[in-house]
Amino acid sequence: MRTLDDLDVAGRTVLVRTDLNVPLQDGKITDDGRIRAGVPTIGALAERGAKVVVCAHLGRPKGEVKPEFSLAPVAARLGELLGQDVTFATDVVGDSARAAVAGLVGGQVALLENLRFEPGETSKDDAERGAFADRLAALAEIYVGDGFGAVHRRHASVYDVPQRLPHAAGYLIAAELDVLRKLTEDVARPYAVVLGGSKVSDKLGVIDSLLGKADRILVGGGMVFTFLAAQGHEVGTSLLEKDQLDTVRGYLARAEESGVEFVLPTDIVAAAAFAADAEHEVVAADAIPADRMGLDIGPESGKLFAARLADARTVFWNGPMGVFEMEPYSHGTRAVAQGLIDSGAFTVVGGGDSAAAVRQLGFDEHRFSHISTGGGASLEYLEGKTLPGLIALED
Ligand SMILES: Nc1ncnc2c1ncn2[C@@H]1O[C@H](COP(=O)(O)OP(=O)(O)OP(=O)(O)O)[C@@H](O)[C@H]1O
Ligand SMILES: O=C(O)[C@H](O)COP(=O)(O)O
Repeated sequence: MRTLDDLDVAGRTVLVRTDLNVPLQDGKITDDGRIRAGVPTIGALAERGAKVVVCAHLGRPKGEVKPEFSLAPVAARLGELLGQDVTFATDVVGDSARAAVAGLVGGQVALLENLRFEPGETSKDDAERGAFADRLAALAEIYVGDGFGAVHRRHASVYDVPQRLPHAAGYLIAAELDVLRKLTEDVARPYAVVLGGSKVSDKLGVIDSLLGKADRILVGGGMVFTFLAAQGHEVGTSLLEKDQLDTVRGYLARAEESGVEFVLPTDIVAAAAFAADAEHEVVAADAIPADRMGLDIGPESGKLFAARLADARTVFWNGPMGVFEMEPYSHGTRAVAQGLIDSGAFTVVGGGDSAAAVRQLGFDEHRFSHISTGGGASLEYLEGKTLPGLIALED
């Protein structure tokens, strides 16, 4: 894989795919970690005289223009971090984008509107995706892939565009791979993996391969309810992947056969609604009332998880233990973050919201060995899967 140091970029138009998928609340960025992580590559290209065209996605607007998913606030923050104006194009490959690119001189930066406003970006149809990739590639002469958090997506800007332009990997991708590679080689054991978050259908499958790699799998967050339901328990109105119950039963059985320890919460914070001020209480994990939703692991589980991390030598964590954005449901995530720190293990926290959670809950990032911008991307890398965004960057 070439890196951007191998490219001659002065005066040339360089399209950079970055992962700027940051959490927003009421239009305000609540954690700018992913923007900061993109700055070294964007800044270096600008410094070397490239006309830098940044592209990225935000959320899942599903091919429609939805103002609440606009990258406009991100353009402003990117400009502050770079210390220079960032021209914002109000479309992806239309008149505004073409004008923004045409107006750049060497050293200047533009950001295109959310790639996922275009149906071609995420289309499963190769021809539709390819047609959009043609239009995106036409904006630039060179492509730099730096959106590590999205390399597991076979999307036009990640997979198809680099096949149409001379390309290289940015500094973030190189740095992430340097650390994550260590988790695929000689891991110090016990190796514990903590899974949570809300992208349950996306991420349950990772357990299949983790059963052959990890010594312990701790499950919290929205992922836990499919496990509790698989064990025959009521989960109320909590997140549930009904069609995965048999798969999960299979995981539990295989874990028992192979000596991998599954750690599931013993208590849950169950709320009357998805709201910070909703009535809520701690209930036993096998006694969630039918009209309640589980929004955090309970205090006993927080202690249990920390105890099962205490003697680990390697820990990978993706997915908050609860809806940490709301204070009453943030305690499980806090307990696990503290558990990682206290373990003294080699600790990697991966994922947009997971990284945001540790920062927002006041933890010093430096107390973890690595904070990765990739959640699903890191998991798929650890699974040993072929990642479209990495394959496409190979020569
Ligand atoms: N019990 C729960 N019910 C509903 N949502 C939950 C629950 N527990 C955690 N969450 C939510 O999960 C979200 C994060 O999940 P997600 O899988 O996106 O993690 P991530 O670290 O951002 O990884 P990635 O980078 O792959 O997106 C948070 O916004 C949090 O509120
Ligand atoms: O948040 C992430 O993990 C990346 O930005 C990818 O987002 P996605 O899961 O919506 O593809």
